[in-house]
Amino acid sequence: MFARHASLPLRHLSAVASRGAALPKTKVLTLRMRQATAIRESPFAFASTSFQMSRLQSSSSDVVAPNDGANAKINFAAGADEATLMAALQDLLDSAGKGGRWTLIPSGQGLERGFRFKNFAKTWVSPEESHSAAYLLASPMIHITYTDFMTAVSLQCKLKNHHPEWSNVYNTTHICWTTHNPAGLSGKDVELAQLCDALARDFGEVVTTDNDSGGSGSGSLKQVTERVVRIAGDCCVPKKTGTTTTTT
Ligand SMILES: C[C@H](O)[C@H](O)[C@H]1CNC2=NC(N)=NC(=O)C2=N1
Repeated sequence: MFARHASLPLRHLSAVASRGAALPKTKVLTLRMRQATAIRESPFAFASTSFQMSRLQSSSSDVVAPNDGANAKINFAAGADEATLMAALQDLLDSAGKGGRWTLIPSGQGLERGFRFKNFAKTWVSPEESHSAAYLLASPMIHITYTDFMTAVSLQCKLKNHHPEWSNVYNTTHICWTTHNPAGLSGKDVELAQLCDALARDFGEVVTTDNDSGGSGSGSLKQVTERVVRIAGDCCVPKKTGTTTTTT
C-alpha cells in the first residue's frame, strides 16, 4: 500500500501515519527527516473502552497459553497498563479463541509466534537506502526501498526503541516480544506484536494448518531455530522426520 502512497505528496504519508490507520504495506518509504516523528505515533490504538470489557472481569492469571510452558501466566512489566493490555491480548493470544496466533512464553513475560512467507525475499532481504539531492538542503529526504517483513519490523523497532528476540531460517521467522527492563510483558511488546501481524499480512504470510505458529515452549533461540528448521520444509535443509538413518 505504501508503494501506492509513494507517489502521494509527503503530507499524505504523514496523514496516514498520524490518523492511526492500520499500517500500510510499506514497500517504498520516503520521508523528510523531520517528519519521521509522525511515524512514531502508534498506528494502532489499543483496545477501545468498549472493547470486550466483560472479558476483563477475569484476572490476567486466567489467560493461559497452551504451549510447552504449560499454564504460563501473564507476567506484566512494572508500570504496564494491565487492563488495556489485557483487552488487546484477547485478540493476540491463541488461547483467547478469537483468532490470535501468539502464545505466552513459559515465563509469561512475553509473546511469541512463528511467521512463514513465500520465500526468503519476502522474509528478509536488506533494503536499499538512498538520499535525494535534497539531502544537503534544509529538508533532507531519505528513500528506503524494501520488500521484506523483517526489515519492515526492524524499522518499527528503531522507531519504538524496542528490539525483538528473533530467529530466521529461509522463509520462516520466529519472534518473541518481551521487555528486559523492567522485565515482563509491556505495552511495547503488545504493540509490536500487533504490528507484526499487520505487516505479515501485507507481506503475504503463508498460513498453514500445521501447528507452526505456536510457542516454542523454550527460551532458547537455538531450540527455536531448530524447531523452525524442522517445520520450514521447503528450504535447503531437509525436513527432519524423527527417524535417524545411519550409514556405515
Ligand atoms: C536504553 C534503551 O532504551 C533500552 O535498552 C531499551 C531498548 N530496547 C529494549 N527492547 C526490549 N525488548 N526490552 C528492553 O528493555 C529494551 N530497552
